[in-house]
Amino acid sequence: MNRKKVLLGMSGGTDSSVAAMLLQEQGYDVTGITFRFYEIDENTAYLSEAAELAARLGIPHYIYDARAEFEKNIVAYFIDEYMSGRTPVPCIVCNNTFKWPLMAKVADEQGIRHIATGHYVRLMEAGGHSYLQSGVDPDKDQSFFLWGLPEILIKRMILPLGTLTKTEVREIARQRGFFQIAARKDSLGVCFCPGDYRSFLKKRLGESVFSEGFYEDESGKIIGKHKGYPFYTVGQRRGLGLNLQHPVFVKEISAQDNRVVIAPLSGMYKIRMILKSVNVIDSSDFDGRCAITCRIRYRKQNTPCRVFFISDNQAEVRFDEPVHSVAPGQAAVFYCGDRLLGGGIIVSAE
Ligand SMILES: Nc1ncnc2c1ncn2[C@@H]1O[C@H](COP(=O)(O)OP(=O)(O)OP(=O)(O)O)[C@@H](O)[C@H]1O
Repeated sequence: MNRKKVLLGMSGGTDSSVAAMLLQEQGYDVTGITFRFYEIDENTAYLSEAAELAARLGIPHYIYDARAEFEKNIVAYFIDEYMSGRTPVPCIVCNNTFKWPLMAKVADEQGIRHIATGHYVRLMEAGGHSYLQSGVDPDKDQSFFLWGLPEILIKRMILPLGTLTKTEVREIARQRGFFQIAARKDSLGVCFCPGDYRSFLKKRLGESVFSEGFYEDESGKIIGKHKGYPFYTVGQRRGLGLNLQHPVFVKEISAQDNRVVIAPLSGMYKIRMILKSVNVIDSSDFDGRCAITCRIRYRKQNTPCRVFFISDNQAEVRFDEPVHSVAPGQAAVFYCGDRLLGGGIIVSAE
């Protein structure tokens, strides 16, 4: 029998390692690839961990050095966004414009049709189209990060972990005798900047790039000093260093004049927003046949909304109820139930 070939992204972590085991058991002819994206403190342990597992499973494994491209496409974007007063979404940009397209390119070069990862996301068919669907583990669902993938790529995907919980994934590794893999820590946050992004910016650009400025309230009244606009994000409440009688949030950031506007929660709500870089699987999903919801942060709830396309890649979203802390630069992701319909990047909100 001709076994189906699949290229699997192997990060050395629990998830993609278990994905390798499952794909092999499901009869796929697996090839592993590990990208070198960014190495904190020159730590390359993940490369040998991925290679060791591949050897143990008897699958070919490649290492692809993508550090220069990652720096140019993802790290530079991340820094630019903060320096422009916006809040970036590096994992989304990486998955949609970098990691998955790169995997597809490598797969094409090797004559491999299918591409797999250890993402907690499912695949589904509806109305003649292929969609992604939330993973069954609500704590691990990663569909939010993949809204920018074209259907042509989705059709090539295999996602062995979408129907599993993290606990089950660890158990699968244990049952097969891979105890270290089962116990590996979850990766936290942005891979190249797992801690505070402010220290990252200072380290990259130098302290002198940032200058203090003023906090203003909604009427333009100065109410204190801030440390430089890139160190704040819309919706931020903690760490403002303001001693006011009531809680306040960052409402607006202006890179041009180093201004940070703050407001009480009541001033933070928005009802409409404009998106760019919009990608949807089937625009007729937005014609009224689905109850559309929108999520504007990974860990935030979905809000019912209507979506109006302005052009191929621009849209206006009208929320059914006001939503607070809508940050330019962040993603807005559309669902119909747990079916991922698409998304876009927030340009502005009112
Ligand atoms: N450096 C890399 N090289 C190849 N594939 C990668 C790499 N980093 C991540 N991936 C793929 O993307 C998937 C999602 O990555 P992410 O970092 O979000 O997840 P994770 O839950 O930490 O996964 P893992 O436990 O496998 O590290 C991984 O399961 C893996 O298949």
